[in-house]
Amino acid sequence: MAVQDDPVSQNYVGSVLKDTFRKLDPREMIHNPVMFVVEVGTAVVIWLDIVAKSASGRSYDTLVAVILLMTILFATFAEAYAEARGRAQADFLRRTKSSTRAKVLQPDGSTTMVDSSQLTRGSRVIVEAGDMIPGDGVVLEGVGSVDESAITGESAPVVKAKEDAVTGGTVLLSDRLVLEITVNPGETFLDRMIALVEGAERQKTPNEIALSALLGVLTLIFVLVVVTLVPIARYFGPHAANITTMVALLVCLIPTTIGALLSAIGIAGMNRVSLVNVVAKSGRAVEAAGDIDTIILDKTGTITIGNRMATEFLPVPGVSVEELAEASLISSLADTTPEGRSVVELAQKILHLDTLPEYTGEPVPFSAHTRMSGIDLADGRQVRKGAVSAIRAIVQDAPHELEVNAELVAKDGGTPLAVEVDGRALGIIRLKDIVKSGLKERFADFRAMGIRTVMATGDNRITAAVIAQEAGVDDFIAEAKPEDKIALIKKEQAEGKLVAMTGDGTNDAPALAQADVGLAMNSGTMAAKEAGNMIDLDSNPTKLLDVVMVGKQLLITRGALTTFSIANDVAKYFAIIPAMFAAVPELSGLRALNIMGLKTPHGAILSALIFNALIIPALIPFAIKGVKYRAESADKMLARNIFNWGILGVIIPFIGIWGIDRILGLFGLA
Ligand SMILES: Nc1ncnc2c1ncn2[C@@H]1O[C@H](COP(=O)(O)OP(=O)(O)OP(=O)(O)O)[C@@H](O)[C@H]1O
Ligand SMILES: [K+]
Ligand SMILES: [Mg+2]
Repeated sequence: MAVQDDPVSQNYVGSVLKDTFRKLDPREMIHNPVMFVVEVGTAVVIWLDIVAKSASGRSYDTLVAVILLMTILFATFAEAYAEARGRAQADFLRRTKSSTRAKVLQPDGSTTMVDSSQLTRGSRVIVEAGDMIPGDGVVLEGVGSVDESAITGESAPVVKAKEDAVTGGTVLLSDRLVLEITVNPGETFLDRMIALVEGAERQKTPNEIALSALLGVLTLIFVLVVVTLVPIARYFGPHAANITTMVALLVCLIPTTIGALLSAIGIAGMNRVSLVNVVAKSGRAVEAAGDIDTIILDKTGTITIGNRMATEFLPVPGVSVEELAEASLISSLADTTPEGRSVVELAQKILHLDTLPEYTGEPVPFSAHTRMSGIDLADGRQVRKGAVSAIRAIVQDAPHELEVNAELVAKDGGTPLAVEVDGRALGIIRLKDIVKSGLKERFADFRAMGIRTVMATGDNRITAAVIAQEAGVDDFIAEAKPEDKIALIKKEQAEGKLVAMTGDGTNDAPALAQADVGLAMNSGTMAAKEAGNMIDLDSNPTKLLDVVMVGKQLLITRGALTTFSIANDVAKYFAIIPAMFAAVPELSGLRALNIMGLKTPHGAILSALIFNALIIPALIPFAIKGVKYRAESADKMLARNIFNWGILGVIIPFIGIWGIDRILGLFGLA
C-alpha cells in the first residue's frame, strides 16, 4: 500500500486551517506550557499596549502583537498539519475497506445472506473463490489462497488453512473456507487500526511528558528572570521597561521553537511508521523502538526466506530413497506448513506420483513444542518427521549414519528433518535454508548503533551456528522452545535493556507481550496481533529493522530540534539585551554586546522576534520528515547532532536577525 507522496491534498487545507485556529483555545494550549506563556504574553500586549492605549496607536506595539500571534499560529499549524497527514493516511486505509454480502452458515447447515456489517463475534460464514472475506476471523475448515493486496499491497497470494487468521476486505482466490468471525461490528482490526492512525487515541509519550516538563521549568525560570528585570529597567527609565518589550524578550528567551514543534514531531513519528506499513498501537511503542538495545529475531522467515524447501532424501543404510520418500510423504500429508508441502512435492517427484495416495488416519500437527509432525494411520502405523533430536528421543538405537547425514545438512546451513516409522529411523530430509540478501549490511548498521542482534531458533545448534555466521547476527540460541524465547527476553530486560522482537504464531504471543517492542505479523494469529504493540501489514519480519530506524529518527529529531531551539535563544539574548538598554548611559558597556550592529532598540527586538517566529515554519519539514541520520553509536550520534544543530543553532540566528534588521531598515522600521 503506497500512500501518495503528499497526503495532505486540497481536501485537507480547510481542516488544517480550521484546526490551526481551533487550537488557539487556551484550554487546549495549556497542555503546551511554552506556547501557553506566549499566548498569555500576546494577550497582555494586545490589552495593555494596544487596546488600553489605543489613542497612541504605536506601530511598534501593533507589530509585536502581530508577530506574537503569528508565532502561536505557526505552532498550532505545525500540529494541525501533522495530524492532517495522519488523517490522510487513515482515509487512504478506509478507502480500501468496503461493505460486502456475507453467506452466514446456520446451525442446520443452510446459508443465509446478510450484510457484512451485521456479522458479530462467533458468526460462521462461508467464503468461496472470488468472494471478499466479510470480516476478521479465523479459518475453521478448508485451505485456500487469499489475495491480501488490499491490506498489504503485496500481490503474492497467501495460503490460509485451519486456525489461520484472515482479514476483512481481502479476497479468497481459490477453494472454499469456513470462517468464524472474531470481532463485533466497528471493532474489526481495520477499524481499530484506522482509529489509531487517525490519532484519536494519541497520548503524550513518557519522554514527551518529561521534555514538556523540562521546557515548562525552563520557561518558568525565564518568566522570573524577565519579571525581576522590570524594576531594574524601570530604574533606568520607563522607556526600557515597556511591557511589549518585556514580553518580546520573554518569548525570545523561552524555547518556543521546540515548544511549537514537539507535538508535531511525535505525530510525524507515528506517521512515518505507518508509511512503512506498520501500525503502531501507541506513540510509546515507536519511542521505545528508538531506544532498543537488543533485537531478537527468529531464524525461519526472518533471517532465512520463509518457505524452506525439501531438496534431498538421505536414507540410513538398509533403507532405499523410495522407502524414505514414501514415509516422508505419508508423514506430511496433513502438514500444511511450507515445509510439509515441499516434502510432499519432492516425494511425488521421486516416486513418480501424479496424484496423492489416499491414507486414512489421525493427523498429528506440527508444534514448536514437540518439534515434529506426522500421522497415526488407521492400519496402526505411526509415522513422524521432525527435528533430529526430537525424533532421536522416540526411536530405538538410531543408526550412526542418521547423525552423520544430519550434520552434513546442518553444516551446510540447511535444516535436517529426521523421519521414523514405529520407532525405526529411516533417514534425513534436507530442507534448504536461504539467508535473505542484504541482511548482513543491516546487522552491521545495528552493531554500529550499539544494538545487539540475537537469533532465537527452534532448529539444531549446528544449523543455527552456520546461519548466524552467514547472516552476521551477534549471538544465537538454538533448540529454543517458545518459553526459552521469553526467558531470553526477560534476561535481557533484567540487565536493564530494551528488547524488540517479531513473531507471528500463537506461540509467540507471550514473548511479543513481554518484549518492549513486539512487532506482530498481520498474517499471524489474532493472539499474536493482540499481544504485540505494532503490526506489520506486509507481514515482513525484517520490517522490525525499519521500525527501529524510525524510532531512532524520532528521538534524534526531537533531540536535534531541542538543541537547536535552546542554542537559538542565546543569539536572541545578544540581540535584545544591548538594544533594550542602548539609551541608558550608565549601561554603555552593554553596547559591546551589540555585535550584530543593530541600529535601533525597536528594530533589534522586532528582528529577533520575527526570526523567532519564522524559524518555526522553517523547521516544520525537519519535524515531519525527521532529520537525516546515519547508523552510528548513540554517543557519536549525540556528539554529531549537538555539534551540527547546536553550533548551527547559535550561528544561524545571528545571520538571520542581522539580515531581518537590514530589511526592516529599508522600511524605516529599524
Ligand atoms: N512442519 C514440520 N514438521 C515437522 N518438523 C518441523 C516442521 N517444521 C519445523 N520442524 C522442525 O522443528 C524445529 C523447530 O521448529 P520451530 O518453528 O520452533 O523453529 P524453526 O522453524 O527452525 O526456526 P524459528 O524458531 O526461527 O522459526 C525445526 O527446526 C525443524 O527441525
Ligand atoms: K524562543
Ligand atoms: Mg518456525
